[in-house]
Amino acid sequence: MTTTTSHAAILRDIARNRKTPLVVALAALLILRYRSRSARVNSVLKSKKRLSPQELAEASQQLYEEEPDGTKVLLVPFRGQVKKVEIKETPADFFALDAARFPLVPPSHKPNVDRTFLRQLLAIMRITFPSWTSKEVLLVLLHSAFLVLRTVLSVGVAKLDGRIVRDLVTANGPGFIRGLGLWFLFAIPSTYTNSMIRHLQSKLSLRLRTRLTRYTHDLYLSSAPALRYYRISQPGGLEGVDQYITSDIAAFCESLSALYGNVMKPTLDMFIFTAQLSRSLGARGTVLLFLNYYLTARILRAVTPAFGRLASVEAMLEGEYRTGMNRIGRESEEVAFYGGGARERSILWNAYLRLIKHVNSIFKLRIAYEWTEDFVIKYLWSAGGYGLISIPVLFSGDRSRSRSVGIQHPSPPGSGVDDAVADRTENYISSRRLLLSLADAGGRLMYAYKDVLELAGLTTRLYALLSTLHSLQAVPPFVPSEATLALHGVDVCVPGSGSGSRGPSSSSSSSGTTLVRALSIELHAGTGEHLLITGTNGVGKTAVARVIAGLWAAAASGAGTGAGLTRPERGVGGVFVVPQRSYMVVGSLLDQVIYPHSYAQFKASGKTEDDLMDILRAVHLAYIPERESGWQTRKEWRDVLSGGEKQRMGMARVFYHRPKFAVLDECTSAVSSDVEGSMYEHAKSLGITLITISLRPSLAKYHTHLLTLNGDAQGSWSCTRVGTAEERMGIDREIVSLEAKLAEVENWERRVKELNGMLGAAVVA
Ligand SMILES: Nc1ncnc2c1ncn2[C@@H]1O[C@H](COP(=O)(O)OP(=O)(O)OP(=O)(O)O)[C@@H](O)[C@H]1O
Repeated sequence: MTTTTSHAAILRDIARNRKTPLVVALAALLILRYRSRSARVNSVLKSKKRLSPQELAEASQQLYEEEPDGTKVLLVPFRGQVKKVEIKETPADFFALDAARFPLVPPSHKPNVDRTFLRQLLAIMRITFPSWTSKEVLLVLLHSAFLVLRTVLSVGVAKLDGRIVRDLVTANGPGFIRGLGLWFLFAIPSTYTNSMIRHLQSKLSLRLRTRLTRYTHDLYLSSAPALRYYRISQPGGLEGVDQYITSDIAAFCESLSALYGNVMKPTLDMFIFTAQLSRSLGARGTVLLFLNYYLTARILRAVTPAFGRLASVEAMLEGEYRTGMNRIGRESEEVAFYGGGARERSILWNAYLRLIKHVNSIFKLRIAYEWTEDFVIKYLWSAGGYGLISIPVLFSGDRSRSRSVGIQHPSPPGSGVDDAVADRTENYISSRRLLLSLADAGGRLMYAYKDVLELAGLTTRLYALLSTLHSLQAVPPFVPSEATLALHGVDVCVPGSGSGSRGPSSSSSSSGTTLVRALSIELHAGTGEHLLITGTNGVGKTAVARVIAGLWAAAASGAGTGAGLTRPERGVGGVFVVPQRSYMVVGSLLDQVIYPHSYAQFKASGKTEDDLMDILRAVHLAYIPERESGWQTRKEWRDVLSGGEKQRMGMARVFYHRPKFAVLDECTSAVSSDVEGSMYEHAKSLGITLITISLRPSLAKYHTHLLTLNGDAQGSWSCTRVGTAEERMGIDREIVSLEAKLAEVENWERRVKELNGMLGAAVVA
């Protein structure tokens, strides 16, 4: 009877004080809804037919579909099917408005838990939680509901524990069996709650990562004029951006989502367990408990190392090591030709050792910290707990009662002493369990402080990436023109790191070395004008191409008005630049020709594979599709194609896009002269105006103007007319005939000698 009442009392108590049924019902509803939804998703996935490898390859090639409103639907192959992910275009002014939230922080700032950290975290959290109704907020709420539920269940379990031991002490068999039944009943929601908490935490971390990654990608891969992916790698920018965008974002999101659980759950536990305990401990005990918390916090704070800075340095060293590894992968052939394996190994080993030494030093610092933490929280707190529990027992004034603590022999029911012992035992077991849970919660909360410090380190790194990206300034705009490309009084300068700013914002300033001064050229599309830029190595030829492409600023020379760059837009029908180093994109053979177009844009352009074949014929690569088993073949083209083939592919792109102006930066240096000549002739026949950068004088015949950069301290230059096509051809013919005549010189000299010999013989005779 007593036991039945006590079980009912537990449930009543829990129900009255904690609204458990409400919470349990709510949680059950959420669980059921979640389970039925995942079951529905699974059944839909199973019911959908798996696509054939051919169809999947088609989807990989297609990449995305474009909706009429500009929204892109990404086609992601997943488990034998194609999942559609809608990507809304980021509004043009979005990042401009967001930049105000990311002012640059001085590089001297050390990560710590302070106002700067809070401000940075808040700025980043506005990206990860864009609105109160976003899915991320709902996930946090669901996560919180399960955290509360777990605490409520823990209190229930602690009380039940006490009741079960009480039944044992009083030898109450039926009550003990009922208690065990309830114990298993509690086990079901408790274990489920634990796994749900872990699941929701991982899910939240993944969603935060997706938000941040999408934001960073949009910002980083911004098109002209921002070109942040280019500017950030310039002097004064950030090194190892790949580490920031891949590892650091993932680590930050994991840390943030874990921290929420690690702080929220123990805090809640501390409140609820303290409230529960204070009932049996009384006012004096509760005050002592809080004193204990305060002292613990002070001790641990004193022994906590600067985990934030350590985490930030670790991420940086990790990035350096990763960049080194990437470099070997990217340039393995060059290293292999030089036989530089041993040298590269020592460079990499150096980077790795620096990382490992740092991680080791963190481990060492952790030993002292964790030792103190374990000692204080596990042993000191437990000893304190015993002391607190003993206060009401030992100092209640009733010594006879206190001596009777322990397992007693069963007494006749209704015996007052037996009931008192059972009560004390129950109280002791419940309180002890609560105290252990409290020690555990305290430990986790103290440990969470270390996590906060580490989060501060990761926040500093992520904030550095975002604020640097936001601070990069685009070059001043050019004057748009349909058919003219001109530079008027432009100084071509190497971007220096401007004063007062950490980012390479000085792309727009002329604080660096001036390579060419007051450069003026003007070309008109469709008039047959073509420019050859020449000069010795390092004189600034590519720099001129960078200015034309909008990578470097077209700084006005002096105070001249009207100075600057005039040109059409980049791309189809505008300006197209083929760089010195060949670039092969990841994807199919077809993707190599149409780059930077996507497959969808290729389809929309109305061109066909036959057209592409004609283009490959023009660059003497017609054999490639057959050799590589078709247009859809996907390979590491950088390694498959030879240097000359890669350069011809660059020219194929020019013929595919048919720009008005093509800037060709030594992009045919590895191509044989005959093929080079035919490609130039083909480009001209398509009406493309050529701006060629080359050291080969033989290319002069395809151009009308010659710009020579002198490479002197004054940055002087000269531009001369090469002559009309007929004149140039005439000169060419003359050169050929003179060369042929020169080749005959030896024969003539021999003949002269023969004749002299014959004459000499005749005279003697
Ligand atoms: N980002 C940079 N930072 C500092 N200096 C740079 C940068 N880019 C180029 N330079 C310097 O500017 C000068 C001109 O470079 P550019 O690439 O234009 O030479 P180039 O005339 O094309 O030479 P080459 O014929 O060898 O290709 C070089 O001395 C180079 O070192």
